[in-house]
Amino acid sequence: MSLLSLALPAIRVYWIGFRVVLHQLLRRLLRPGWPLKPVFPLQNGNVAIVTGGTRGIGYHTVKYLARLGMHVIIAGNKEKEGQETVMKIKEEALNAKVEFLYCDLASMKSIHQFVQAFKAKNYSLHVLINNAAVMLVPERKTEDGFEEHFGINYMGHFLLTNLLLETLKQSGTHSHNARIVTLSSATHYVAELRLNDLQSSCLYSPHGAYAQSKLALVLSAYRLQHLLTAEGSHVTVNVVDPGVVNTDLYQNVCWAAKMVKWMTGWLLLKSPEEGASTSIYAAVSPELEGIGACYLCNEQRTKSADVSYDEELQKRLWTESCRLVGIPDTAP
Ligand SMILES: NC(=O)c1ccc[n+]([C@@H]2O[C@H](COP(=O)([O-])OP(=O)(O)OC[C@H]3O[C@@H](n4cnc5c(N)ncnc54)[C@H](O)[C@@H]3O)[C@@H](O)[C@H]2O)c1
Repeated sequence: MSLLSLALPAIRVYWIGFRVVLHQLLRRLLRPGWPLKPVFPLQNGNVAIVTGGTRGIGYHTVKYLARLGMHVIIAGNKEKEGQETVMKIKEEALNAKVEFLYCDLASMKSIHQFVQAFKAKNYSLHVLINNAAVMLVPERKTEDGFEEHFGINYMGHFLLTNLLLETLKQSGTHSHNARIVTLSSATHYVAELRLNDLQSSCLYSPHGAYAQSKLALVLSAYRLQHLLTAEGSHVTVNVVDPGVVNTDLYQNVCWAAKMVKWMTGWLLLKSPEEGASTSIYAAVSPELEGIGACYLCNEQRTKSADVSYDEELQKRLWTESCRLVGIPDTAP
Protein backbone atom coordinates (compact mmCIF):
# COMPACT_ATOMS: atom_id res chain seq x y z
CA MET A 1 0.00 0.00 0.00
CA SER A 2 1.72 3.22 -1.14
CA LEU A 3 1.61 6.46 0.79
CA LEU A 4 0.17 8.15 -2.29
CA SER A 5 -2.80 5.78 -2.48
CA LEU A 6 -3.60 6.75 1.12
CA ALA A 7 -3.00 10.47 0.63
CA LEU A 8 -4.97 10.82 -2.62
CA PRO A 9 -8.48 10.36 -1.16
CA ALA A 10 -7.67 12.93 1.56
CA ILE A 11 -6.36 15.43 -0.98
CA ARG A 12 -9.46 14.95 -3.13
CA VAL A 13 -11.81 15.41 -0.14
CA TYR A 14 -10.04 18.57 1.08
CA TRP A 15 -9.97 19.91 -2.50
CA ILE A 16 -13.71 19.49 -2.99
CA GLY A 17 -14.34 20.92 0.51
CA PHE A 18 -12.24 23.95 -0.37
CA ARG A 19 -14.22 24.50 -3.58
CA VAL A 20 -17.56 24.30 -1.75
CA VAL A 21 -16.38 26.70 0.96
CA LEU A 22 -15.17 29.17 -1.66
CA HIS A 23 -18.52 28.96 -3.42
CA GLN A 24 -20.35 29.52 -0.11
CA LEU A 25 -18.19 32.56 0.64
CA LEU A 26 -18.79 34.11 -2.79
CA ARG A 27 -22.51 33.48 -2.45
CA ARG A 28 -22.53 35.12 0.96
CA LEU A 29 -20.60 38.16 -0.24
CA LEU A 30 -22.35 38.63 -3.57
CA ARG A 31 -25.89 37.81 -2.50
CA PRO A 32 -26.22 38.73 1.19
CA GLY A 33 -29.55 37.74 2.68
CA TRP A 34 -30.16 35.17 -0.07
CA PRO A 35 -31.93 32.80 -0.24
CA LEU A 36 -34.98 34.37 1.32
CA LYS A 37 -36.53 32.26 4.04
CA PRO A 38 -39.23 30.27 2.26
CA VAL A 39 -42.67 29.76 3.74
CA PHE A 40 -43.73 26.13 3.74
CA PRO A 41 -47.24 24.75 4.25
CA LEU A 42 -48.21 23.52 7.70
CA GLN A 43 -47.69 19.78 8.21
CA ASN A 44 -50.28 18.98 10.89
CA GLY A 45 -51.13 15.28 10.87
CA ASN A 46 -47.95 14.30 9.01
CA VAL A 47 -45.26 12.10 10.55
CA ALA A 48 -41.50 12.18 9.95
CA ILE A 49 -38.52 10.17 11.10
CA VAL A 50 -35.16 11.96 11.22
CA THR A 51 -32.06 9.86 11.93
CA GLY A 52 -29.39 11.62 13.98
CA GLY A 53 -31.78 14.42 14.85
CA THR A 54 -30.16 15.14 18.19
CA ARG A 55 -27.61 17.68 16.98
CA GLY A 56 -26.23 19.60 14.00
CA ILE A 57 -28.21 19.62 10.78
CA GLY A 58 -30.58 16.93 12.03
CA TYR A 59 -31.54 18.90 15.14
CA HIS A 60 -32.47 21.99 13.13
CA THR A 61 -34.38 19.86 10.65
CA VAL A 62 -36.41 18.30 13.47
CA LYS A 63 -37.05 21.67 15.09
CA TYR A 64 -38.30 23.28 11.88
CA LEU A 65 -40.52 20.35 10.91
CA ALA A 66 -42.00 20.27 14.43
CA ARG A 67 -42.73 23.99 14.18
CA LEU A 68 -44.62 23.28 10.96
CA GLY A 69 -46.81 20.94 13.01
CA MET A 70 -45.23 17.68 11.91
CA HIS A 71 -44.99 14.82 14.39
CA VAL A 72 -41.27 14.02 14.38
CA ILE A 73 -39.55 10.90 15.65
CA ILE A 74 -35.84 11.29 16.26
CA ALA A 75 -34.00 8.04 15.60
CA GLY A 76 -30.70 8.13 17.43
CA ASN A 77 -28.12 6.10 19.27
CA LYS A 78 -27.78 8.38 22.30
CA GLU A 79 -30.74 7.98 24.65
CA LYS A 80 -29.85 10.81 27.06
CA GLU A 81 -29.00 13.29 24.28
CA GLY A 82 -32.21 12.26 22.54
CA GLN A 83 -34.45 12.89 25.55
CA GLU A 84 -32.73 16.23 26.22
CA THR A 85 -33.30 17.25 22.60
CA VAL A 86 -36.99 16.40 22.86
CA MET A 87 -37.30 18.51 26.02
CA LYS A 88 -35.43 21.43 24.45
CA ILE A 89 -37.62 21.48 21.35
CA LYS A 90 -40.79 21.19 23.44
CA GLU A 91 -39.66 24.10 25.60
CA GLU A 92 -39.13 26.26 22.51
CA ALA A 93 -42.31 25.25 20.71
CA LEU A 94 -44.94 24.34 23.27
CA ASN A 95 -47.18 22.24 21.03
CA ALA A 96 -44.32 20.43 19.28
CA LYS A 97 -44.90 16.73 18.78
CA VAL A 98 -41.43 15.23 19.05
CA GLU A 99 -40.29 11.91 20.42
CA PHE A 100 -37.08 9.97 20.61
CA LEU A 101 -36.75 6.31 19.70
CA TYR A 102 -33.48 4.48 20.12
CA CYS A 103 -31.87 3.34 16.87
CA ASP A 104 -28.20 2.51 16.50
CA LEU A 105 -27.43 2.48 12.78
CA ALA A 106 -24.29 0.49 13.53
CA SER A 107 -26.45 -2.49 14.47
CA MET A 108 -28.90 -4.31 12.20
CA LYS A 109 -30.54 -5.75 15.31
CA SER A 110 -31.14 -2.26 16.69
CA ILE A 111 -32.57 -1.07 13.35
CA HIS A 112 -35.00 -4.00 13.29
CA GLN A 113 -36.03 -3.22 16.90
CA PHE A 114 -36.52 0.47 16.06
CA VAL A 115 -38.77 -0.38 13.11
CA GLN A 116 -40.72 -2.84 15.26
CA ALA A 117 -41.23 -0.19 17.97
CA PHE A 118 -42.22 2.41 15.38
CA LYS A 119 -44.69 0.09 13.68
CA ALA A 120 -46.22 -0.84 17.04
CA LYS A 121 -47.33 2.79 17.34
CA ASN A 122 -49.45 2.44 14.19
CA TYR A 123 -48.35 5.82 12.84
CA SER A 124 -48.28 6.71 9.16
CA LEU A 125 -44.93 7.83 7.77
CA HIS A 126 -44.84 10.73 5.34
CA VAL A 127 -41.16 11.73 5.51
CA LEU A 128 -38.03 9.71 6.25
CA ILE A 129 -34.85 11.76 6.53
CA ASN A 130 -31.68 9.66 6.41
CA ASN A 131 -29.48 12.27 8.09
CA ALA A 132 -27.15 10.57 10.59
CA ALA A 133 -23.49 9.97 9.76
CA VAL A 134 -20.00 9.59 11.05
CA MET A 135 -16.97 11.05 9.31
CA LEU A 136 -13.25 10.24 9.29
CA VAL A 137 -13.45 7.68 12.08
CA PRO A 138 -10.48 5.35 12.54
CA GLU A 139 -10.72 1.91 10.96
CA ARG A 140 -13.44 0.15 12.96
CA LYS A 141 -16.22 -2.31 12.34
CA THR A 142 -19.91 -2.15 13.20
CA GLU A 143 -21.61 -4.89 15.21
CA ASP A 144 -22.32 -6.69 11.93
CA GLY A 145 -18.75 -6.45 10.66
CA PHE A 146 -19.18 -3.57 8.21
CA GLU A 147 -16.55 -0.83 7.92
CA GLU A 148 -18.02 1.95 10.07
CA HIS A 149 -18.61 4.66 7.43
CA PHE A 150 -20.10 2.14 5.07
CA GLY A 151 -22.06 0.41 7.84
CA ILE A 152 -23.58 3.45 9.58
CA ASN A 153 -23.89 6.00 6.78
CA TYR A 154 -24.94 3.65 4.02
CA MET A 155 -25.92 0.11 5.11
CA GLY A 156 -27.80 1.28 8.22
CA HIS A 157 -29.91 3.67 6.18
CA PHE A 158 -30.32 1.11 3.40
CA LEU A 159 -31.83 -1.39 5.84
CA LEU A 160 -33.90 1.22 7.69
CA THR A 161 -35.38 2.58 4.44
CA ASN A 162 -36.25 -0.88 3.16
CA LEU A 163 -37.89 -1.89 6.43
CA LEU A 164 -40.00 1.29 6.42
CA LEU A 165 -40.87 1.17 2.73
CA GLU A 166 -44.27 -0.52 3.12
CA THR A 167 -45.36 2.10 5.67
CA LEU A 168 -44.16 4.91 3.38
CA LYS A 169 -46.04 3.38 0.43
CA GLN A 170 -49.22 3.10 2.50
CA SER A 171 -48.87 6.73 3.65
CA GLY A 172 -48.20 8.32 0.25
CA THR A 173 -51.03 9.31 -2.06
CA HIS A 174 -51.22 10.51 -5.65
CA SER A 175 -51.44 14.16 -4.55
CA HIS A 176 -49.26 13.83 -1.45
CA ASN A 177 -46.35 11.49 -2.03
CA ALA A 178 -44.40 10.18 0.93
CA ARG A 179 -40.80 11.41 0.77
CA ILE A 180 -37.42 9.87 1.47
CA VAL A 181 -34.64 12.42 1.89
CA THR A 182 -31.07 11.15 1.99
CA LEU A 183 -28.15 13.30 3.03
CA SER A 184 -25.08 12.92 0.89
CA SER A 185 -22.16 15.30 0.50
CA ALA A 186 -20.01 17.00 -2.11
CA THR A 187 -17.35 14.43 -1.24
CA HIS A 188 -19.34 11.95 -3.37
CA TYR A 189 -18.01 13.84 -6.43
CA VAL A 190 -14.49 12.61 -5.67
CA ALA A 191 -15.48 9.16 -4.42
CA GLU A 192 -14.75 5.81 -5.88
CA LEU A 193 -17.14 2.90 -5.30
CA ARG A 194 -15.13 -0.30 -5.04
CA LEU A 195 -17.75 -3.02 -5.41
CA ASN A 196 -15.12 -5.69 -4.80
CA ASP A 197 -13.94 -3.98 -1.60
CA LEU A 198 -16.92 -2.13 -0.14
CA GLN A 199 -15.55 -2.63 3.38
CA SER A 200 -12.23 -0.93 2.44
CA SER A 201 -10.34 -3.94 3.78
CA CYS A 202 -7.66 -3.84 1.02
CA LEU A 203 -6.99 -0.14 1.49
CA TYR A 204 -8.41 1.89 4.38
CA SER A 205 -8.53 5.64 3.99
CA PRO A 206 -11.02 7.39 6.31
CA HIS A 207 -11.54 10.10 3.66
CA GLY A 208 -12.07 7.53 0.93
CA ALA A 209 -14.41 5.46 3.10
CA TYR A 210 -16.58 8.48 4.03
CA ALA A 211 -16.76 9.64 0.39
CA GLN A 212 -17.59 6.12 -0.78
CA SER A 213 -20.47 5.86 1.71
CA LYS A 214 -21.87 9.16 0.42
CA LEU A 215 -21.64 8.02 -3.22
CA ALA A 216 -23.33 4.73 -2.30
CA LEU A 217 -26.22 6.73 -0.82
CA VAL A 218 -26.71 8.64 -4.09
CA LEU A 219 -26.52 5.50 -6.24
CA SER A 220 -29.03 3.61 -4.12
CA ALA A 221 -31.40 6.60 -3.86
CA TYR A 222 -31.60 6.76 -7.65
CA ARG A 223 -32.06 2.98 -7.86
CA LEU A 224 -34.85 3.07 -5.27
CA GLN A 225 -36.65 5.86 -7.12
CA HIS A 226 -36.42 3.80 -10.30
CA LEU A 227 -37.98 0.78 -8.54
CA LEU A 228 -40.73 2.84 -6.87
CA THR A 229 -41.66 4.58 -10.12
CA ALA A 230 -41.76 1.25 -11.97
CA GLU A 231 -44.31 -0.15 -9.51
CA GLY A 232 -46.35 3.08 -9.39
CA SER A 233 -45.74 3.82 -5.71
CA HIS A 234 -46.44 7.26 -4.33
CA VAL A 235 -43.05 7.67 -2.69
CA THR A 236 -40.24 9.93 -3.90
CA VAL A 237 -36.54 9.78 -3.07
CA ASN A 238 -34.25 12.80 -3.24
CA VAL A 239 -30.68 13.43 -2.20
CA VAL A 240 -29.53 16.50 -0.26
CA ASP A 241 -26.09 18.07 -0.18
CA PRO A 242 -26.13 20.52 2.76
CA GLY A 243 -22.84 22.27 1.90
CA VAL A 244 -20.00 22.68 4.39
CA VAL A 245 -21.68 23.23 7.74
CA ASN A 246 -20.25 24.11 11.15
CA THR A 247 -21.12 20.96 13.13
CA ASP A 248 -19.53 18.24 15.25
CA LEU A 249 -19.12 16.08 12.15
CA TYR A 250 -15.61 17.55 11.88
CA GLN A 251 -14.45 16.23 15.26
CA ASN A 252 -12.01 13.81 13.57
CA VAL A 253 -10.40 16.17 11.03
CA CYS A 254 -6.69 16.97 11.40
CA TRP A 255 -5.73 19.66 13.92
CA ALA A 256 -4.82 22.16 11.15
CA ALA A 257 -8.31 21.85 9.64
CA LYS A 258 -9.80 22.17 13.16
CA MET A 259 -7.86 25.41 13.68
CA VAL A 260 -9.02 26.85 10.34
CA LYS A 261 -12.60 25.84 11.15
CA TRP A 262 -12.39 27.40 14.60
CA MET A 263 -11.01 30.70 13.28
CA THR A 264 -13.01 31.10 10.11
CA GLY A 265 -16.06 28.86 10.54
CA TRP A 266 -18.38 31.79 11.25
CA LEU A 267 -17.54 33.28 7.85
CA LEU A 268 -16.82 30.32 5.59
CA LEU A 269 -19.13 27.63 6.89
CA LYS A 270 -22.90 27.48 6.98
CA SER A 271 -24.52 27.52 10.41
CA PRO A 272 -26.32 24.24 11.32
CA GLU A 273 -29.60 26.08 10.81
CA GLU A 274 -28.58 27.15 7.30
CA GLY A 275 -27.30 23.63 6.70
CA ALA A 276 -30.75 22.20 7.44
CA SER A 277 -32.56 24.34 4.88
CA THR A 278 -32.17 21.99 1.90
CA SER A 279 -33.28 18.98 3.97
CA ILE A 280 -36.39 20.90 5.00
CA TYR A 281 -36.97 22.00 1.41
CA ALA A 282 -36.71 18.36 0.23
CA ALA A 283 -39.07 17.21 2.99
CA VAL A 284 -41.93 19.68 2.58
CA SER A 285 -41.58 21.96 -0.41
CA PRO A 286 -44.69 21.83 -2.66
CA GLU A 287 -42.32 22.43 -5.62
CA LEU A 288 -41.02 18.89 -5.18
CA GLU A 289 -44.40 17.16 -4.97
CA GLY A 290 -44.13 13.93 -6.95
CA ILE A 291 -40.56 14.67 -8.02
CA GLY A 292 -37.75 12.30 -7.17
CA ALA A 293 -34.21 11.26 -8.08
CA CYS A 294 -32.94 14.83 -7.70
CA TYR A 295 -29.66 15.93 -6.19
CA LEU A 296 -30.42 19.09 -4.23
CA CYS A 297 -27.98 21.72 -3.09
CA ASN A 298 -28.83 25.21 -1.82
CA GLU A 299 -32.51 24.36 -2.36
CA GLN A 300 -31.91 23.81 -6.05
CA ARG A 301 -31.59 20.80 -8.29
CA THR A 302 -28.12 20.18 -9.55
CA LYS A 303 -26.15 17.36 -11.18
CA SER A 304 -24.51 14.71 -9.05
CA ALA A 305 -21.33 12.93 -10.11
CA ASP A 306 -21.51 11.26 -13.56
CA VAL A 307 -20.85 7.86 -12.00
CA SER A 308 -23.97 8.17 -9.83
CA TYR A 309 -26.15 7.93 -12.98
CA ASP A 310 -24.56 4.60 -13.98
CA GLU A 311 -27.63 2.33 -13.87
CA GLU A 312 -25.63 -0.86 -14.00
CA LEU A 313 -23.60 0.23 -10.97
CA GLN A 314 -26.79 1.29 -9.13
CA LYS A 315 -28.26 -2.14 -9.77
CA ARG A 316 -25.15 -4.06 -8.71
CA LEU A 317 -24.80 -2.03 -5.51
CA TRP A 318 -28.49 -2.55 -4.71
CA THR A 319 -28.24 -6.32 -5.20
CA GLU A 320 -25.09 -6.53 -3.08
CA SER A 321 -26.66 -4.36 -0.35
CA CYS A 322 -29.73 -6.61 -0.21
CA ARG A 323 -27.43 -9.60 0.17
CA LEU A 324 -25.44 -7.92 2.93
CA VAL A 325 -28.46 -6.98 5.04
CA GLY A 326 -30.33 -10.19 4.29
CA ILE A 327 -33.40 -8.87 2.51
CA PRO A 328 -34.73 -10.23 -0.80
CA ASP A 329 -33.79 -8.36 -3.96
CA THR A 330 -37.17 -8.42 -5.64
CA ALA A 331 -36.16 -6.00 -8.39
CA PRO A 332 -36.24 -7.28 -11.98
N1 LIG B 1 -21.46 19.22 8.37
C1 LIG B 1 -21.15 19.26 7.09
O1 LIG B 1 -20.38 20.11 6.62
C2 LIG B 1 -21.74 18.26 6.13
C3 LIG B 1 -21.35 18.32 4.79
C4 LIG B 1 -21.89 17.42 3.89
C5 LIG B 1 -22.79 16.47 4.33
N2 LIG B 1 -23.14 16.42 5.65
C6 LIG B 1 -24.08 15.38 6.05
O2 LIG B 1 -25.11 15.94 6.84
C7 LIG B 1 -25.60 14.95 7.77
C8 LIG B 1 -25.69 15.53 9.17
O3 LIG B 1 -24.37 15.83 9.59
P1 LIG B 1 -24.02 16.89 10.73
O4 LIG B 1 -23.03 17.80 10.14
O5 LIG B 1 -25.24 17.43 11.33
O6 LIG B 1 -23.24 15.93 11.74
P2 LIG B 1 -23.30 15.79 13.34
O7 LIG B 1 -22.07 15.03 13.71
O8 LIG B 1 -23.55 17.10 13.98
O9 LIG B 1 -24.60 14.87 13.55
C9 LIG B 1 -24.59 13.52 13.18
C10 LIG B 1 -25.74 12.82 13.86
O10 LIG B 1 -25.66 11.42 13.52
C11 LIG B 1 -25.85 10.67 14.71
N3 LIG B 1 -25.23 9.34 14.61
C12 LIG B 1 -23.92 9.04 14.49
N4 LIG B 1 -23.74 7.72 14.56
C13 LIG B 1 -24.96 7.16 14.69
C14 LIG B 1 -25.44 5.83 14.83
N5 LIG B 1 -24.61 4.79 14.87
N6 LIG B 1 -26.77 5.62 14.94
C15 LIG B 1 -27.63 6.66 14.94
N7 LIG B 1 -27.24 7.94 14.84
C16 LIG B 1 -25.91 8.19 14.72
C17 LIG B 1 -25.19 11.52 15.80
O11 LIG B 1 -25.62 11.13 17.10
C18 LIG B 1 -25.68 12.90 15.40
O12 LIG B 1 -26.96 13.15 15.92
C19 LIG B 1 -24.65 13.76 7.64
O13 LIG B 1 -25.23 12.80 6.79
C20 LIG B 1 -23.43 14.34 6.96
O14 LIG B 1 -22.70 13.39 6.22
C21 LIG B 1 -22.65 17.30 6.56
